[in-house]
Amino acid sequence: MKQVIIATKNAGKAREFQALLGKRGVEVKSLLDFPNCPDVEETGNTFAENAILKAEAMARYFNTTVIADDSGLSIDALGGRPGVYSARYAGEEKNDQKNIAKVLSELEGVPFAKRTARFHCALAVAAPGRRTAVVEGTCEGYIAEKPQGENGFGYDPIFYIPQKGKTMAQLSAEEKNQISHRAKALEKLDKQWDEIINGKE
Ligand SMILES: O=P(O)(O)OP(=O)(O)OP(=O)(O)OC[C@H]1O[C@@H](n2cnc3c(O)ncnc32)[C@H](O)[C@@H]1O
Ligand SMILES: [Mg+2]
Repeated sequence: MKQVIIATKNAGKAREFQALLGKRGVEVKSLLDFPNCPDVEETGNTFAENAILKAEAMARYFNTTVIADDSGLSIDALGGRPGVYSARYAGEEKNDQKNIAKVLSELEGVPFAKRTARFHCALAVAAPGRRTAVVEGTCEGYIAEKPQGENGFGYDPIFYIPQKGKTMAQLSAEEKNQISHRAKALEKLDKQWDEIINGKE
């Protein structure tokens, strides 16, 4: 089976890539399969910059094609925060519960209609000796008043999708993978897929 490395240490993301790329006949390895690989500092100002940093560092490390995902939540009433700081919004430990609690407390008293937000995903494809490609995808919704649902990861329990009448964490994995920012970004790589895999050796 064709194989690709996704430069993430986030188990939730890795699971989604396994499902999304499995459908396309591609087997996914994540950095969780390589416990000794170095950490890459996310010093960029945009999702795209951070995705490029992670993908290029890992393409050099593995000397092969690597895809990285930098993603997060932008909330209009908070001027776009947590944005690129989504993972460490409540501190360096990257605690999903604390991040959610911080967002909910900052939005206290903000009415539903003004709680608009979007998930954003930037994917960078890097390979030794090739120009790095970037694609992006978004998913629109509202920040709920309280967490609901057990599926997904990160901010999913507070991300309400009006068309579904549910939070992202109340959707099944298959339902999330039809509408998510990650799915939308990946669709944009579909025309390049053969090239991505074949540029791998
Ligand atoms: O950098 P890697 O190793 O990939 O893992 P990470 O968890 O640090 O990932 P990011 O730097 O991209 O930060 C993404 C943040 O946004 C959140 N996030 C990203 N995609 C999400 C999704 O589909 N659902 C809910 N939260 C998401 C996630 O929980 C993190 O807090
Ligand atoms: Mg990260």
